[in-house]
Amino acid sequence: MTVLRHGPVVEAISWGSARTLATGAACPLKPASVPLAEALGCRLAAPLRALVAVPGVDVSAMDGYAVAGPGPWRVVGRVLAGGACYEAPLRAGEAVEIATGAPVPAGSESVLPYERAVADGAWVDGAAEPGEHVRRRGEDIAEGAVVLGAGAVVTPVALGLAAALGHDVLRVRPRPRVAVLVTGDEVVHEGLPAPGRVRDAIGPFLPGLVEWSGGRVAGTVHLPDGLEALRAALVRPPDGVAREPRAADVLVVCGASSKGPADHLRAVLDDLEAEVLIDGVAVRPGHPQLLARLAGGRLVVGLPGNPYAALAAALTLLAPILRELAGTAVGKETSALAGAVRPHPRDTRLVPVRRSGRGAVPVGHDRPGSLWGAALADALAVVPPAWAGDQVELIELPPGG
Ligand SMILES: Nc1nc2c(c(=O)[nH]1)N[C@H]1C(S)=C(S)[C@@H](COP(=O)(O)OP(=O)(O)OC[C@H]3O[C@@H](n4cnc5c(N)ncnc54)[C@H](O)[C@@H]3O)O[C@H]1N2
Ligand code: MOO
Repeated sequence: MTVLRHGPVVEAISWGSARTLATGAACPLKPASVPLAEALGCRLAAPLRALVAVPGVDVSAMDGYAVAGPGPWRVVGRVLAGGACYEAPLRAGEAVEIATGAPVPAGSESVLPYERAVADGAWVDGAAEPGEHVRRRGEDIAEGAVVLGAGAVVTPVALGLAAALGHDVLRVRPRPRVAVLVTGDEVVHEGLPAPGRVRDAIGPFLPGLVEWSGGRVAGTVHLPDGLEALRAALVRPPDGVAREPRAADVLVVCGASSKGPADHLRAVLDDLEAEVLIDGVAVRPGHPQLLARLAGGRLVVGLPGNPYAALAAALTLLAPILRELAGTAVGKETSALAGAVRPHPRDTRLVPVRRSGRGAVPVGHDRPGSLWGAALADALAVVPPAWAGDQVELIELPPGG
């Protein structure tokens, strides 16, 4: 519950200024070498080079016979993929039975596929074109070649390529780590909500949103209302969230951002002598959002407790911060609005929409306490104060939203 408490009136900054300030508050993280699986979605901090040639040696492109000279050929050996190589050079009139991908013996001129081979005991014959079906060393990728430049995003395919080229770790801008603190005595984490008991709807959407913005949730803890618990968690995020020094680059506090007796975030930040960069944004929903920097440099993002307001705030402050830290900034998208929207006289409105050929269609169901509209939508339309134009900015929602 939030009750009115009198205090100095702080002017909320505009939505656009809040985004600019949030982006400016984050410095891209230093490059790090991370295991392949952790590099997915990161940006390469150095060019990706081929540590080996592809293929590494001359190999067969077909199952059949590696042959030298004109046929018929006497079959002198057998090389299976992964099996021992045929070490002796192949002489004219000789053949080695060979599997696709297996190294061809030195002296091989071509590979005769099984389909074109006529085998007779120790002999084989058929029409083999010189050079056919042999993949020469470095034919696909030369050793040392730059295959992806610095700054390229590590896609699933890039991971496969990196593995093929012998990499176990990649030099990337690492994913910023986020520790989530969900506050509220009334907030429960399983089962049915009940009078005075509300299911946490923010903790479950943050990992996907954070991942999609280039970060990773290092851990989520649930805190009771109370100044001390919040203070302790901000000073030293609880075990499981932050054991290593760089375990959390950003702390996200859910709830506790408004003006009620249980809303301690400001008091705790004051107490910790944090630098409050943003205290309230002129946006609906999501007005009571907050950005601060702790003495050690960690950023704290305060999200309102109402779930749709929290989503709006996460997309306003958290997502741009994570993109900046990870170096994965995205371009601006604009669209016409295909439906009536009532602008607010002073605040920006974030309206859930679905993109269509006609423009962005408002989907409704956009009350601050409900994620229904946002779950139907694929973007939020940014409707400026007193807007009367045609085009609006769209901020994308994580796919599947
Ligand atoms: N006097 C004022 N009261 C309020 C103001 C204001 O400016 N002055 N702003 C209102 C707005 S706008 C919002 S949004 C909320 C934000 O409040 P808090 O961030 O302090 O959050 P709570 O008061 O704890 O909770 C608000 C609401 O959300 C529910 N909640 C909290 N956490 C969760 C969660 N993890 N998952 C789902 N729902 C959650 C909570 O039960 C309350 O119903 O303040 C207004 N009041
Ligand atoms: O931040 Mo609040 O109720 O505007 O949604």
